[in-house]
Amino acid sequence: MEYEALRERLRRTPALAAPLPAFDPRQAPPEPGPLFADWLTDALDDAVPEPHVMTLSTADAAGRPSSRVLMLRGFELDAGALGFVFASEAASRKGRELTANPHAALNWYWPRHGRQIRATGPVTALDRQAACEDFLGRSEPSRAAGFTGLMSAELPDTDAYSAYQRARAHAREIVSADPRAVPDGHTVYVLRADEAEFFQGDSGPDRFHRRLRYVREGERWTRRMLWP
Ligand SMILES: Cc1cc2nc3c(=O)[nH]c(=O)nc-3n(C[C@H](O)[C@H](O)[C@H](O)COP(=O)(O)O)c2cc1C
Repeated sequence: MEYEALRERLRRTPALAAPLPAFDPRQAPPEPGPLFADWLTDALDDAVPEPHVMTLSTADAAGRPSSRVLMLRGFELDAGALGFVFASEAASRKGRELTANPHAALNWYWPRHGRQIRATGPVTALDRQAACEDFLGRSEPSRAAGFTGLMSAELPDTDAYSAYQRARAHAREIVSADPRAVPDGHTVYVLRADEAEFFQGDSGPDRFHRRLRYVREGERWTRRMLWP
């Protein structure tokens, strides 16, 4: 009972409430890349908060899933392909899961536009040169963060905070002694979509949401609307 007021607030919190853009799937491009680029441009133009933050879902060898948010670092739209680039530590939970099961899903939700995009596909780790370019393009504090501890490993039970501070101080020394230093596990990944879906919410009384799914078959994309 103690949380009833909070549950009530939860039930009353609206979603897809704002005036939302129109989207006619019949006018959508034959491939998903240009539509992703259009929607991302709209999000940046309209100052949708952090549109480059996306949820990455991976699964371990037994199929048990896990999710976390990451930055979209770039995208590939060559020859009809649609690839999403992100960077992380290979020894992290997601890195280990991607080694065991190199298939993943990405998801974006841009509330101001009532838009959701999801993509699934195989994930490839790029070469060391890509990792170095990505890491060395970061600010010094961000590089020091990359050398602090080992992502997803447990901190010691006692004194966790000071262990963290010591590790950060050591990381700062590494980065200032060698500005070209790159952690061994820093890795750039690309998820090359074999499926991409675009959801446009409708805030009108009919809630006439639209879903358009693209599926890649060989070199071609097919697209179909889905019931919302
Ligand atoms: C806004 C935001 C952006 C993030 N961007 C990244 C990122 O680009 N790469 C990354 O490895 N972790 C990023 N993180 C941290 C991850 O969400 C996650 O905590 C970390 O990668 C460990 O995940 P794992 O244990 O599932 O491997 C970000 C977190 C937030 C809140």
